[in-house]
Amino acid sequence: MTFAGHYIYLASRSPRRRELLKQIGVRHSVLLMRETVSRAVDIDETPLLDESPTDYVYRITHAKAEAGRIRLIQRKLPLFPVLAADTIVALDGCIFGKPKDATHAEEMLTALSGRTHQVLTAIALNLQGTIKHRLSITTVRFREIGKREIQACIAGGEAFDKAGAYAIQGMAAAFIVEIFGSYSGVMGLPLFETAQLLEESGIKVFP
Ligand SMILES: Cc1cn([C@H]2C[C@H](O)[C@@H](COP(=O)(O)OP(=O)(O)OP(=O)(O)O)O2)c(=O)[nH]c1=O
Repeated sequence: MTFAGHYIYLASRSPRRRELLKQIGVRHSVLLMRETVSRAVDIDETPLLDESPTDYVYRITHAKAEAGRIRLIQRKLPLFPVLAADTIVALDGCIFGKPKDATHAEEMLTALSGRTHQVLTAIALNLQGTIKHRLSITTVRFREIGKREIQACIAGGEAFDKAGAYAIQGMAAAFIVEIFGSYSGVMGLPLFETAQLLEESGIKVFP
C-alpha cells in the first residue's frame, strides 16, 4: 500500500463531487456504489419517522462510507480511505431530497419560492473502519419564483438528481438573493470541511 496517506476512494456517482474533489488536488478513484453487487450495501434513503434533517444527513452519509468500505472488501481492492457525502435541503424542518418526477420538482420549487432554506451536506471518511464526519450547513434565500421560471428549470433538466430540485450552479442561481455558508457544500462537497477532514487524517490536499 505505497499510496497510503495520499490516495482515497470517493464513494459517489455524482460528477459534481468528482469535479470538486479534483479542484483541491486530492488523488482519488471513484468507487461506484449503485450498480449493486450485493444487497448488503444497498442504502434505504427514506427518512425515519420524526428524523431531523441533521440526523438524517449524518445517517445516510455514514451508511455510504460504511458501504464503500464493504464494497472495497468485496472487490478485493486496496483498503484506502473512503470519502462519502450526502446533500439535502431543509425547509421548516422538512427534508427535501431529489424529486421523484416533474410534479414533485414543481412542488419543491414552489415551496422554496420567496423563502429561506438550509442546504445540509454531511461528509464521512472511513479510515480502516473508523468513520469521521463533518457537516456543512448553508442558508439560501430565494426570491419569488414564477410558474414559468419553475417550468423552465424543470424542462432544462437541472431539477432532477438534485436535492430540493435546483442547482446553484445552474439556472436557479438567478433566484438566489443571498447565501451564507459554503457554495461547494450546496453543490454537494463542502471543500473547506473536506480539506480539513482529509488533512487531519493524514491525507494530502494540494499535493
Ligand atoms: C441544492 C443542490 C444540490 N445539488 C446536488 C448535490 C448532490 O449530488 C445531489 C443530492 O443527492 P445526494 O443523494 O447527496 O448525492 P447523489 O445521489 O447525487 O450522489 P452519491 O452517489 O454521492 O450519493 O444534489 C447540486 O448539484 N446543486 C445544488 O444546488
